[in-house]
Amino acid sequence: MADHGERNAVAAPFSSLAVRSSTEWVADHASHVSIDPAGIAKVVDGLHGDLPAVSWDFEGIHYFDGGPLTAQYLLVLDTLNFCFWPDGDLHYDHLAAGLKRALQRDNSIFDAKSLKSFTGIQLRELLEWPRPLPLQDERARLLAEVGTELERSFDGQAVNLILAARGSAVALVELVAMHFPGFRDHSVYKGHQVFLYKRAQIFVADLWGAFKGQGLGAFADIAAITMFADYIVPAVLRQWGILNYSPKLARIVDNLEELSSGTEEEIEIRACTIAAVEMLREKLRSKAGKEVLSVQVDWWLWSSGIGANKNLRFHRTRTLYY
Ligand SMILES: Nc1nc2c(c(CN[C@H]3C=C[C@H](O)[C@@H]3O)cn2[C@@H]2O[C@H](COP(=O)(O)O)[C@@H](O)[C@H]2O)c(=O)[nH]1
Repeated sequence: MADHGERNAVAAPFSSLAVRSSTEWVADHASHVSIDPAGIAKVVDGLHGDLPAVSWDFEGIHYFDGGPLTAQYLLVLDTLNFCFWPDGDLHYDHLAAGLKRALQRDNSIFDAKSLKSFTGIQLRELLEWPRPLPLQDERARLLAEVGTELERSFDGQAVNLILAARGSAVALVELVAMHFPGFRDHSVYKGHQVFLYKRAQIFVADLWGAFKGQGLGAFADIAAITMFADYIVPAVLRQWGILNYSPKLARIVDNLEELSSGTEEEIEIRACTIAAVEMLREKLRSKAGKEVLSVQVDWWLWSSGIGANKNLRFHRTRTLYY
């Protein structure tokens, strides 16, 4: 693994640095989604004092024991952290809490060799979900991919993957994207490759949040991580007047119609969300006169979206990336 101190000028192949530049390019060429700087200014002006601090595990739903098993849990969690919406009752907290209960029942359940043999039905039973999970068999396939590669390259342990990044968030995103194809969240937009890397980046942020920036969560370059392009935050930004959709796209989203993965509209929603949050972060930083992390802005926006916000209209894409 090249020493990242010698990183060449061009972003490394899987670099999360390419997330910012490639999503900015989309925002500059978008035709279905636009970012409203006046909307950003209004939100920033409406904030009195610091950004509301959202603690990582504010709902107390995650497994945490301060050691390698927590790293294994978080890698499994973020391998499965996508596409809950087809089942209106299923949400992220069911996944986080379900995996925690399973680990408390059997602390070897997420060993690499057991990850390799999960079936979709076994995953559903493990989470005690009353019906098939959305994309259930894909979820099992992704677990097998992680188990196989952990065994082949990291002696079966997520902690070895994390240690290989030597305290760099960017290096860990690159390692995750390099070793696990299911995390390689990218698209081709008007002939340009666009990197979103939602689950690879949220894995780093979850480590940083769970371990409070210490030990396995210590990342000197955590500021390099962008927000996580999911389906809740875009809807919050649109509700707050920061993102605007074309009439055609607005009709699709407001009528709860599905939007296919890889369409210009889907890529523009995700890329403009990342670009808008970077602009919002910049405004917050200059107003506060101190560093503001995209991760912190993300958790604030996301927790604002999942609350009692029942009229939140998010886009519906059937995908394993977010
Ligand atoms: N941008 C962003 N997206 C996030 C999260 C999280 C959870 N993060 C934990 C870490 C810190 C927080 O305090 C949380 O405890 C899940 N998601 C995404 O949302 C969607 C699920 O929505 P719903 O169906 O309503 O549960 C789905 O795409 C899921 O991948 C986040 O933080 N940021």
